Amino acid sequence: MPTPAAPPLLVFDRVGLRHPGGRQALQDCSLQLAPGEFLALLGPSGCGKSTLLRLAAGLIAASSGHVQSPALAPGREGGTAMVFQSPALMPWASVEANVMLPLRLRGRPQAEARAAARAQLAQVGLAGWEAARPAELSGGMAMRVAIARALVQRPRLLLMDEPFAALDELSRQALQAELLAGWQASGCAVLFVTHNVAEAVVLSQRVAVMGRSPGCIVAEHRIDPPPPRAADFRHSDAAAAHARALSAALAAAQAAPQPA
Ligand SMILES: Nc1ncnc2c1ncn2[C@@H]1O[C@H](COP(=O)(O)OP(=O)(O)OP(=O)(O)O)[C@@H](O)[C@H]1O
Repeated sequence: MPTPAAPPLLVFDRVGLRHPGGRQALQDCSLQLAPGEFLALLGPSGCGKSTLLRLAAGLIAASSGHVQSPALAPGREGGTAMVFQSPALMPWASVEANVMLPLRLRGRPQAEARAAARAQLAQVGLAGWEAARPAELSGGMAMRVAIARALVQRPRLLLMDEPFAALDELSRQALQAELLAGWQASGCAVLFVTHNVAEAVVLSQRVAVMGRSPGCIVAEHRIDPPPPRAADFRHSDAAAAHARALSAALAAAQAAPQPA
């Protein structure tokens, strides 16, 4: 007998969002994220990607429709962690103290939090940098610390808002590979916002394309083969074909008539 599919981790059901005193940012936005899935959210500037992420995090409430994440309810093991475009580290604290922070805020004992932070820093290639201050780090290293601070929480859902947008291409590619390794080791679901078609192809299992405005999901695209993929997948014919299909979907979303 086939195994029934696991219930989704996160559901957007015809979600609308009007910012207070502002315009309608999202309308009839429907999307589901499965446990452990890596989903990229791709769309033109201003289409509402960050707004959708803030709704997923529970930082703002929908004006219409529903955002549901029963498995992430307070009190359940493993919640939501978020990584922004800026690493947002505490400049006065060591790398280790930055990564320990979410565990200490939850009351985990100092020694336990330190051990978890050290293990997570080693996983992102920063063993030996525990005592450094953020000002001593490159942009890529600072982002690794931010990712370690998110993954150390053992989240079931990791929300990422263009985390690699400010990095040079080589650093970006290295961080992408490390994120994929961290995702596969942790088993968390990732909702990853990006403008970058190639990044969406390399990282994700599925891409949701957003149109504007107001923003909504206009296309969904599965990226085959499923992970883990060969190290040179980004240069493969399959990746190029996915990138062409996504670029066409983005262009169609941009060209769609805008409501008055
Ligand atoms: N707090 C706010 N108050 C009023 N309007 C807002 C607020 N935040 C976002 N908006 C508006 O909502 C729309 C969607 O913004 P959002 O930042 O979600 O888009 P985005 O797709 O993430 O953009 P970008 O790719 O440029 O970061 C935009 O028109 C923006 O100006």
